[in-house]
Amino acid sequence: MAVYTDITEDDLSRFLTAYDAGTLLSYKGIAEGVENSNFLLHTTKGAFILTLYEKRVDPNDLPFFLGLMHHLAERGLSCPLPLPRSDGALLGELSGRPAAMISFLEGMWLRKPAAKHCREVGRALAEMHLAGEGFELTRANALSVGGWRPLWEKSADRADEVEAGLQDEIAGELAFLEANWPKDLPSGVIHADLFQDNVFFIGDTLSGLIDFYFACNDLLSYDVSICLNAWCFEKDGAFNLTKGMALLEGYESVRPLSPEEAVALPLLARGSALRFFLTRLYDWLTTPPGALVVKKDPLEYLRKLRFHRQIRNPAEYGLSR
Ligand SMILES: Nc1ncnc2c1ncn2[C@@H]1O[C@H](COP(=O)(O)OP(=O)(O)O)[C@@H](O)[C@H]1O
Ligand SMILES: N[C@@H](CCOP(=O)(O)O)C(=O)O
Repeated sequence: MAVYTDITEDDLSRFLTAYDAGTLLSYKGIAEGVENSNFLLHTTKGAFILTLYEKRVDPNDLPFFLGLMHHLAERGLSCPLPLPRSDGALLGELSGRPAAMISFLEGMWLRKPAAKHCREVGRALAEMHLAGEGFELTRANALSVGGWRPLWEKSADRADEVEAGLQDEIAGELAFLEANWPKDLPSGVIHADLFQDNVFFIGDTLSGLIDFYFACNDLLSYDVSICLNAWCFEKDGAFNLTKGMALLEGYESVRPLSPEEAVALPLLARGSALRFFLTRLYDWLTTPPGALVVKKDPLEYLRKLRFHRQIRNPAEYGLSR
């Protein structure tokens, strides 16, 4: 249950008067999600999502996130649309937090995706990358290689509580990635968090992408590596080559990877595994007992990081050439 900030019915009804969203019939906190407080609203005009933005979202970034969703939807991508307030603003305040009303997207996320779903995700990711061209705002990726050391330093002293030897292993990994991180690859607007719970399907048809709150400008192939990690490993930790092949084929059916991007994939996948390991490790060590959030296992991403260390050729991910 990711609800960090609760809301009262009176405050919510007052908040809704600034929108053309009808009057409140019911509302409830949404169990899923990690970063923000999300509520499902039913009003006389339908269903909506209310998001209260929490600690990891900088309010100054919200115009980028909300504007990007509008930009992508205008270019045909199926993603939520922020509702404008009567004064045209997309952002309000509720219970002391920045808050936005978002259109409700039909569909559900897949707990056990198959290769065919990975193919659709690859295609949708590439379509998002192309649709992001021309978006006038920019946002640096606070969680790319330049952000990993400050994040690591918040947890390093306690890392060995999670697994013995972790402090030395991650310090070495971080130094290697900082020294070898690719620079001159194609970049653009990336989602940066396209995990299974952020992609909706209706049956076997992909119905939309949500949760653009890590979106930023970075290497497009880095976003591909995030999806390889999020979609192509089985629960036992094994990499599923069939899923990798499908995801990459789906992506390349819309936007082929350059030879340089293909060669960089193992390094990018190590980096994106480290990124999610670091945020999960921090949350694992600092989320107070009883917090209404599901903590995600950092060791899942440590295992993925170790897997990518021994990859020498992108063909081992199923990339065909
Ligand atoms: N536009 C939407 N339409 C339908 N459900 C949504 C929408 N946005 C969020 N949700 C629901 O809320 C959950 C948490 O949203 P998400 O954006 O992933 O959380 P966070 O803001 O913490 O990143 C999602 O898993 C989904 O169930
Ligand atoms: N996807 C990240 C956590 C962020 O979750 P979100 O629900 O806020 O998008 C992970 O799995 O570590």
